[in-house]
Amino acid sequence: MKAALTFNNVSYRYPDSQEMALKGINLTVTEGEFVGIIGPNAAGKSTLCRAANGLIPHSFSGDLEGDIYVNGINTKEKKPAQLAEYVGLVFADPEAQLSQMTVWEEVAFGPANLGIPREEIFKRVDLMLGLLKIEKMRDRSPFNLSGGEQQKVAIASVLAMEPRILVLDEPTSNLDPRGTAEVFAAVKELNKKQNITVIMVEHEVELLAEHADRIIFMDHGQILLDGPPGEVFRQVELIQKTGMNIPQVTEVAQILDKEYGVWGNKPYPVTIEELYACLRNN
Ligand SMILES: Nc1ncnc2c1ncn2[C@@H]1O[C@H](COP(=O)(O)OP(=O)(O)OP(=O)(O)O)[C@@H](O)[C@H]1O
Repeated sequence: MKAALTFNNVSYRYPDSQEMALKGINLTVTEGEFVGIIGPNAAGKSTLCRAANGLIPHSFSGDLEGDIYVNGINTKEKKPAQLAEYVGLVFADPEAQLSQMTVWEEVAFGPANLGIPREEIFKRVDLMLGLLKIEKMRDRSPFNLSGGEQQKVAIASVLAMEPRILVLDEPTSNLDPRGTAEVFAAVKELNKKQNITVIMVEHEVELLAEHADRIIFMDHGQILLDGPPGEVFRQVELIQKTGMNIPQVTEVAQILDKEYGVWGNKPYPVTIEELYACLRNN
């Protein structure tokens, strides 16, 4: 399977910083994967996102070692504006990403900057508004929308540049449960129906466990765990030691496992459906 994003032994230190923010990161994300990234504060999650779309090293100086490839292109060789055709980055604060008068203009802004012909821009904007289910808001000001709607506009704007990789850095941290559910549903659909590779930093572990194919757990600039949710969340002690939560279902599974040895070496369930299925078969 084709690699969408590769980190080859990547270490990075911000300018004027003593600490390395990333230490020896080796990572390959395959096309079409949905990867969730978790970890405590200062683990290096946002830094990893910035390195994935070329902001590091192009907009942040500092010391970068190793190489990052997006769609086979070394990020050192292209500016973030050019890399935006391959990888899109969405941040936590939806309002800070918006600048235009209407939702339509917001989504058209990126491709217009890339010099895409007018007809093609019209086609892309329609497609993206449809994909994110925000067609009805096309003439509204993006600043008068709910947080969840704004975040969907931000995602549509990034996708209008047709990247095959979407990196989201805590996209739901300013949203209420409904906005969070909307963003997760939209991202999941893009991943499953359009085969867009998703890398999502997220503290909502329950939702991440349910949607992601693979979870990466980072701490102190390193990847400590990397695997399917049921395997990564099995490492309850390691994750909880850093102050992080694991899905509640997984905590129940751990208690049952200690009492009755239900799971042996098998991955723990991470959703209620998985827990129910396991219990019914035992
Ligand atoms: N612009 C910057 N300049 C200098 N140091 C920075 C900068 N941004 C982050 N750092 C440092 O790099 C390390 C990793 O930070 P990063 O923001 O990547 O962590 P994070 O896992 O995203 O944390 P959080 O969950 O708190 O957002 C931290 O020690 C942080 O202080």
